[in-house]
Amino acid sequence: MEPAEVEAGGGIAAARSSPAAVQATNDDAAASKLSCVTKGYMKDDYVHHFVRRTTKRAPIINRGYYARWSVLRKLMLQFLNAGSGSDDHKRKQILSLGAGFDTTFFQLQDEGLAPYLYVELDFQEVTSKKAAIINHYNDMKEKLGPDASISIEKGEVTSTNYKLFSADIRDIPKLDAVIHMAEMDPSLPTFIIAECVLIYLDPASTDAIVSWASEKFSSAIFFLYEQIHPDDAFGEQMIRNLERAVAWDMLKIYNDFIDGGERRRIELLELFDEFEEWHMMQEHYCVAYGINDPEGIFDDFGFKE
Ligand SMILES: C[S@@+](CC[C@H](N)C(=O)[O-])C[C@H]1O[C@@H](n2cnc3c(N)ncnc32)[C@H](O)[C@@H]1O
Repeated sequence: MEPAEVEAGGGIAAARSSPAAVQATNDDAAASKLSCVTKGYMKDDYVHHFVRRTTKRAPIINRGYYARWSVLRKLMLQFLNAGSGSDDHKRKQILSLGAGFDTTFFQLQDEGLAPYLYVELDFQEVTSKKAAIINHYNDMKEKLGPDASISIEKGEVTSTNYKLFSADIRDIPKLDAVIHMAEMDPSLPTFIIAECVLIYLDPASTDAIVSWASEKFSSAIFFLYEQIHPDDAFGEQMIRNLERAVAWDMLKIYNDFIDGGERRRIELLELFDEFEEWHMMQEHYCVAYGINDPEGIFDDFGFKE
């Protein structure tokens, strides 16, 4: 989430207390991703379906979004490729909490990299809109295969490899029930994504979600991308929680983890000279991950300089 996204919802504090404002941050995320795609930062053949009015973001915002997209993709591909066989991604699953209008599943499907199961959860207002859009556009619908069923009213999509359900992720019994309904297998390696979501929850809910995930999935990676506000209650709790995990700020990730060749390519797309602002902004976002790995399949996973 970059500043424009926060502003769209009237700020994080406002968004925390208003579901409509939280959901508005999702519209803004999709618009920012489309701005990057249009400029050639990254490829996403589906995000334009989710944006009504194309907006151009400032170069610094585009670069921030690119970095966010790129780090998630790189770590997700590490997860999908982990293990010994070439088909290892097929025996894995992904769970996206507060997935919004993210289109990663459809991209992975195009690339032949989709896992055995990809499950997305969000508020019903969001999943209903997403279900309607998937239902409307054939290029998305056909990726689901012949057994797909879509309910716009319930905000549900069920297909062999992709499932979308509505859930308030703060409601742990519901969360548990919904992953059961989605037929997730808790014994399979699982990548759990919380991208710009936990900041809208209170620290107790975040704690409960992280504990639930760690108990539920024996072999799992919990990926988190978030704004760092070290001084508020959420920030303090998050920093405490992260003591047992790996966390890098986005400036370090951009400089030391994102592929050098790609970095050089995107830096030529739009030039800017607000380097101080860029550095400050990137230092206020982080990626953290925690790993459950009893079988040692994720030995090679993670940040490497
Ligand atoms: C800023 S958007 C991010 C969307 C997506 N993860 C991405 O990065 O593009 C935050 C999303 O979290 C969802 N969300 C926030 N609180 C939630 C909750 N308690 N339960 C389910 N979804 C929630 C919002 O509806 C919204 O779609």
